[in-house]
Amino acid sequence: MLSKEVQLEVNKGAMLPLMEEFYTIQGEGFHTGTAAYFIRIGGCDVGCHWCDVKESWNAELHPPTGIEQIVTNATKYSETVVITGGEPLMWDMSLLTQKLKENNRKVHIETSGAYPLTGTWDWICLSPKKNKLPTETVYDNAHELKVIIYNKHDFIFAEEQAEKVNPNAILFLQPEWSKKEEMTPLIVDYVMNNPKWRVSLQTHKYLNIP
Ligand SMILES: C[S@@+](CC[C@H](N)C(=O)[O-])C[C@H]1O[C@@H](n2cnc3c(N)ncnc32)[C@H](O)[C@@H]1O
Ligand SMILES: Nc1nc2[nH]cc(C(=O)O)c2c(=O)[nH]1
Ligand code: SF4
Ligand SMILES: [Mg+2]
Repeated sequence: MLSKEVQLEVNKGAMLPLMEEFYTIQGEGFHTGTAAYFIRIGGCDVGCHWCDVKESWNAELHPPTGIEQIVTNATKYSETVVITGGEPLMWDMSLLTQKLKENNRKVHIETSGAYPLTGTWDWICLSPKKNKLPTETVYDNAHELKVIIYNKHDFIFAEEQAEKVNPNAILFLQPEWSKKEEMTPLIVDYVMNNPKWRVSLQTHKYLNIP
């Protein structure tokens, strides 16, 4: 149990359950191959059975950390900061992103969109999930749509999501890691037949970096 004071700070987004931070190369999506400092915030209730960071789900396992400390660490490393999780939009992202912008960072988010959008973002990567569909605010503001392909039905889901996202969003299909041998060839064919889509791979996993 958090003390009342800490809980109040978390509620307003002045403290956040920090799981890990690391400087690496963005492995996925539009900004693949570019250096970025990742901040992983704990807590997610979406429950994707193939999630590659299940350790993030229980927010209580990750210590509430002041955003000043998070920003101080981040600004030592990189012009670009990626906020991920867990599901970062479970928390109020306004103060954290405001502070990062005051420090002249480019601020990106990786989100399922399952909660309403908070914060000021230079880039929003929406990766929608069937279990808990995105909110309108995230569909309307996403810069990229990155749909995970675990089975053939996911191509239908991807087209449904492309209908809902704003028309400027760049569209990506990314194989679920454990099914990549089976799904990557299907994605390649799909993109050649439907060139509004692009392929996204989890390149950091091939590079053996975080
Ligand atoms: C771990 S999630 C955290 C951010 C947010 N909860 C979300 O799902 O967008 C970061 C990205 O990894 C993707 N991802 C998670 N597990 C994956 C897996 N096994 N294979 C491929 N992509 C995966 C998610 O879809 C998302 O785009
Ligand atoms: N290198 C690297 N790129 C990533 N892009 C999105 C990631 C995430 O987990 O949100 C991720 C990650 O965990 N590592
Ligand atoms: S929404 Fe993101 S963090 Fe949550 S279970 Fe799904 S992939 Fe994992
Ligand atoms: Mg990851």
